[in-house]
Amino acid sequence: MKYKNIVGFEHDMSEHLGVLMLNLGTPEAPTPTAVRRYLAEFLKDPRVVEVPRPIWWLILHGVILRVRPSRSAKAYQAVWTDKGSPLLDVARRQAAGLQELLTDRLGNNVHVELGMRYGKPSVAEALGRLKEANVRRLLVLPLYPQYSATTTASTFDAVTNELTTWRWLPELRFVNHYHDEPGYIDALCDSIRAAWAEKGEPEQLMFSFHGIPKRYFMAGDPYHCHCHKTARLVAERLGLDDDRWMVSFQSRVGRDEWLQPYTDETLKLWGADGVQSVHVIAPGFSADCLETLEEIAVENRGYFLEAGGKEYHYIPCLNDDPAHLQMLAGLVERHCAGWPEVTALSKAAA
Ligand SMILES: C=CC1=C(C)c2cc3[nH]c(cc4nc(cc5[nH]c(cc1n2)c(C)c5CCC(=O)O)C(CCC(=O)O)=C4C)c(C)c3C=C
Ligand SMILES: [Fe+2]
Ligand SMILES: [Fe+2]
Repeated sequence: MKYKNIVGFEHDMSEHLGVLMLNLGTPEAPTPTAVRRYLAEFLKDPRVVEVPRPIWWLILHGVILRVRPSRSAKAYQAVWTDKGSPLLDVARRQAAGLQELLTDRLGNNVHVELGMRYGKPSVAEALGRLKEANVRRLLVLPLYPQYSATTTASTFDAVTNELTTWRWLPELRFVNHYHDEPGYIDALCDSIRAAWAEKGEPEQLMFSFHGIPKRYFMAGDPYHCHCHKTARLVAERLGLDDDRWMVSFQSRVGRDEWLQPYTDETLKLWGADGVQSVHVIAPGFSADCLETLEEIAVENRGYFLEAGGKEYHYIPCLNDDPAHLQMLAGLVERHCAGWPEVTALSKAAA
């Protein structure tokens, strides 16, 4: 429907609810050049690296962007498929699946878009498409279950930065975290039970989360607490004794101390201490990516087995698992409570 104002300007009046699904992003190709471009954008983000700029700029351009791209490109080559980067492939399927579920539940005026914090499709592109769809209400949905300033807040920065160029702002809501959401905990438990039905129960279950520098935690980032709560809720629901599971942190970069214990060192210790079988799950990643498919499923498996461990199994991320998408759809509905697209439906259902 079009509406013409007093000076003859036509507005499209068919309003939409927009859901902007966001994740970290990934290089466009597994080549040193593409990885360098990606890392440059990523590592210049002041939410990610809190080092005073002139010093950091020298380290980044003088050392890191000369050394890391070719090393990381090799790792990316190991996980790349004919559909490209696993993270982007999964994210597209998640967005399509969520769109389908929300259309079923809320009708045709809900519009899901996918944006990546670094790389493509960019946050600006995704917001541009939502603007074209005449989105008047916007839910920002970063797919980070545990809040961290390095991820969640950085994503929010990117969204609000782009919105500074909009004349007519949408109403705005923002999913801050969902680390203790019952549907998320249930979906994780189901994925663990499925692994155990197939492989048998391991001696140890490791919950490996991406790390952050310890000083960010000491400065008040709640990420560490969110990770521990997720793991505790899952362990409780599975009825696991405290000596059968552990939280650890992976993927550290640089020489600073990061959150401990470290995943790689713990697996080496366990292997040497006679732990026979380990399952590793990475609940902080909503989609499989370099850090799970290469670092956990390949590199860390090697450490455990070389140290003397016998059985090692990586339990995949929730990806586009129906239970995961149902949980996300529920999260969207709850965060959009009171908005007309959701209210009309609740009234119809009542
Ligand atoms: C240097 C600081 C980094 C912080 C802090 C950090 C936090 C953080 N990252 C994720 C999720 C992902 N990180 C991924 C890759 C990745 N992370 C860093 C650095 C930091 N991350 C780098 C340099 C890289 C690139 C790969 C490499 O060169 O090692 C990914 C995978 C991306 C992919 O393309 O598959 C994810 C996902 C979280 C959740 C987090 C803090 C909570
Ligand atoms: Fe990271
Ligand atoms: Fe890594």
